[in-house]
Amino acid sequence: MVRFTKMEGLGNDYIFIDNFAERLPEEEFPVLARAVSDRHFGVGADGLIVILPPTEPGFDLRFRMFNADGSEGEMCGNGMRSFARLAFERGLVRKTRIRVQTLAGPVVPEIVLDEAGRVQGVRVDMGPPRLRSTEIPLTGPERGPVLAETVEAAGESFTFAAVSMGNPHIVIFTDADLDRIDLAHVGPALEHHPLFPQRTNVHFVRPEGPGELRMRTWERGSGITLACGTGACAALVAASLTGRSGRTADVHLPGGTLRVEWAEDGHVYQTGPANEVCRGEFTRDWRREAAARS
Ligand SMILES: N[C@H](CCC[C@H](N)C(=O)O)C(=O)O
Repeated sequence: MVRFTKMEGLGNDYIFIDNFAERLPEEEFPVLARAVSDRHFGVGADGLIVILPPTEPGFDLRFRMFNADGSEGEMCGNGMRSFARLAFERGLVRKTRIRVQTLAGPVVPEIVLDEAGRVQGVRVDMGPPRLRSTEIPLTGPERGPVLAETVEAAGESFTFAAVSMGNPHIVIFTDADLDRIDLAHVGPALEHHPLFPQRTNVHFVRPEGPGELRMRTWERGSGITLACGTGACAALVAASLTGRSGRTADVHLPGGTLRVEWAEDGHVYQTGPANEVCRGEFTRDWRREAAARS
């Protein structure tokens, strides 16, 4: 039995495990992520996020995130807002500015409280974007920033910008109606394209003014999601570098709107909601079932 809390940020929903309490061996997380994320045979979510003690000095907590297919993502922007709110409200930290150790490097969420001391939202310092081809990563000669490269996939040609927020993103700008894009078809073809040796998250973005972007996402390892925080940060950076937006924008995703700014300190900040959905106990015999499948 594993105790969990389900949280969502702009409809990007994750199952959270407090590993201070559950003390699960870390090698079990990919199998558990697949089991709990399944929307019919599990709890249902875009993935699993684990709250852990840091392994390096100077951090309050460590963050690990696993997609619905069990693959590990280096960072998760919507998930980090939920992570911070949960850690604060459960007393795992007693401050509103939290230094978190992640595979993408240090990330610093700040809880925003209202005058009654209730959590209004979370503003996250996501660190700097990475723009060299080797940092995304992309195959081929070291180059960058990659702002308008073309790739053939699903019988079509796509021109993309590539930005890493510690995890890989391609941003495809379009004036088309985003709802008419066959994401379920083109998404996986791009995610698994050999140009992306670590696969990639895929975003179609329609600029709607100097401070307005609209986007839809196919996530590496999770498929279509209602929002992608790191993706929204990547989209803002790409839009700013290509003159399609300023350095601050409201990014409109199917699950809601995220405020993103690429500040003068070179870091990207995203601000938005994070909400608890439910708490429960995962009682399925997931270890035996996984062993039987292998
Ligand atoms: N939903 C997450 C992104 C997860 C990215 C993950 N799919 C990956 O493998 O990088 C976010 O809000 O940033």
